[in-house]
Amino acid sequence: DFCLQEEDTEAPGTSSGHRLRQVVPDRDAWKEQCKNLLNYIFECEDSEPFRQPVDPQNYPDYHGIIDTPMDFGSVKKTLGEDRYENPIELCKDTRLIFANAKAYTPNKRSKIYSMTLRLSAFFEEQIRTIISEYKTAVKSSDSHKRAAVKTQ
Ligand SMILES: O=C(Nc1ccc(F)cc1F)N1CCN(C(=O)c2ccco2)CC1
Repeated sequence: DFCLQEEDTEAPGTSSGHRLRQVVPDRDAWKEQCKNLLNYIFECEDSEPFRQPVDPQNYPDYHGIIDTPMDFGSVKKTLGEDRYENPIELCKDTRLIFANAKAYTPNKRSKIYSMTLRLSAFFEEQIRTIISEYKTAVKSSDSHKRAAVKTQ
């Protein structure tokens, strides 16, 4: 239990000598981690067709086939505006990008669709840890809250 994570009122390294630096699970760490992941994805050439919404002028049938368009620019904007409560919500929107490409592609060997396969593999590898650490942080902050209530 992280009962030691109580904010120590004294400055660290006070007269009582060295204070142990506790590693405290940070339930907001996922935001920066996802921002960094999205920035990396934006650097990948594979993300180029998925950085902005599809222009119906170029693909007139797109919005007839795809009910909920999604792109990395929109995900980045939603994150930046603090409109995701947790990384699971961001993961759902990102998976929608890949699902839409799979639904729209005329065949599984299309160039644009094949770009999502590499991107998706990389994204899933990275988001797994972000979500796992987030769930751990939430659990420990909940248990910490329960502990605090008991003492009242
Ligand atoms: O037009 C875009 N993106 C885009 C958006 C804004 C731009 F300025 C430039 C773009 F290239 N597409 C991505 C989604 N898309 C497919 O998933 C797909 C699967 C198979 C064949 O296409 C259709 C094409």
